[in-house]
Amino acid sequence: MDGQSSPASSSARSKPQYFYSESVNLDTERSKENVTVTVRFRPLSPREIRQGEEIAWYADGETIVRNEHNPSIAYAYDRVFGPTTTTRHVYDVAAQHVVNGAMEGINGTIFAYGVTSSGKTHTMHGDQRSPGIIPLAVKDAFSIIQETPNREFLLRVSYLEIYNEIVNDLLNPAGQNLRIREDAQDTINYLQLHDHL
Ligand SMILES: Nc1ncnc2c1ncn2[C@@H]1O[C@H](COP(=O)(O)OP(=O)(O)OP(=O)(O)O)[C@@H](O)[C@H]1O
Repeated sequence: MDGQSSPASSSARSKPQYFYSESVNLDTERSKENVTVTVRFRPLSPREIRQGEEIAWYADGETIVRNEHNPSIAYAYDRVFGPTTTTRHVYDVAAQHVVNGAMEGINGTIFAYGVTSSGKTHTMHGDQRSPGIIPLAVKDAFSIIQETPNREFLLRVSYLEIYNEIVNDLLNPAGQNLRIREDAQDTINYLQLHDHL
């Protein structure tokens, strides 16, 4: 996720996932990828409009981010959502299949990345009017459990904050500054927070 003033691809630190080229069939290439990168633009806030901020990057179609001032500078992603897209739509297109996969036993991660105020909380948490990816995923997980009475499910939930390299458990006030260790028994080496388990 990212704000329109600073798409992930424009930062000097994070290289673009794919540089757009008319001659390459990116759809075919991307379908083989296990990791997909999606960009969501948020609209300018009223304060940004008052301050005369301008949009520097925009969504050109469903996969391209293009520079407003120099349209020949463009980056391609797996999916790009413009500022009028709803969180529900972002979820349906970019996240729901990960939830469905997880319910079938395929590990998956959905995470939001972006500069401050780019819309991570809005997208992941949301509010009553526009629930985010997390509540939508939990709702789907419970629906799938309900629709599959012949299988037993174990659902575990952690809610963690990583801030300035410090990991805190948001569900357990005692679980602050947790250490992260690798679980050697897990073949895919997932990171587990042992301190509170
Ligand atoms: N798609 C959107 N449509 C409308 N408003 C949005 C959208 N995305 C974000 N906003 C608004 O922009 C502001 C900043 O968004 P948000 O708090 O989600 O950013 P953040 O990335 O979580 O920031 P931080 O890293 O500082 O916590 C909020 O007021 C939020 O309501």
